[in-house]
Amino acid sequence: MKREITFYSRFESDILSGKKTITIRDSSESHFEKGELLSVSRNEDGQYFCTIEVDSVTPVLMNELTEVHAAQENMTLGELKQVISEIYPRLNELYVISFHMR
Ligand SMILES: CC(=O)Nc1ccn([C@H]2C[C@H](O)[C@@H](CO)O2)c(=O)n1
Repeated sequence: MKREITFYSRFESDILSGKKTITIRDSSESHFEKGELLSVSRNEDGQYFCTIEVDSVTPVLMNELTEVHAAQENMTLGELKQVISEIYPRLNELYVISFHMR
């Protein structure tokens, strides 16, 4: 059975257009596997909006995030760090989930 991942609705259009190709999560969402298909829905209302395939899951520390990660999120590095620190306050150990649309 397909596992699920949610995204805040403000990221939906970036995912559907292919501008956002990674998401950075905490350890609770680090157990996805390469090749796994995930059903993607909106965090706010649970509405399904696409399926993605996981390309990789890679540990990263907050201070290791670069402009490359930010570009893959379709953000500046400052915006990315701000978003992550709001979602995961004071968390240093993160995971980059790389994906593409199916
Ligand atoms: C439940 C939960 O954690 N939901 C999340 C977490 C992260 N995101 C987005 C925000 C940024 O674009 C990246 C990096 O964290 O992933 C999200 O949409 N929903």
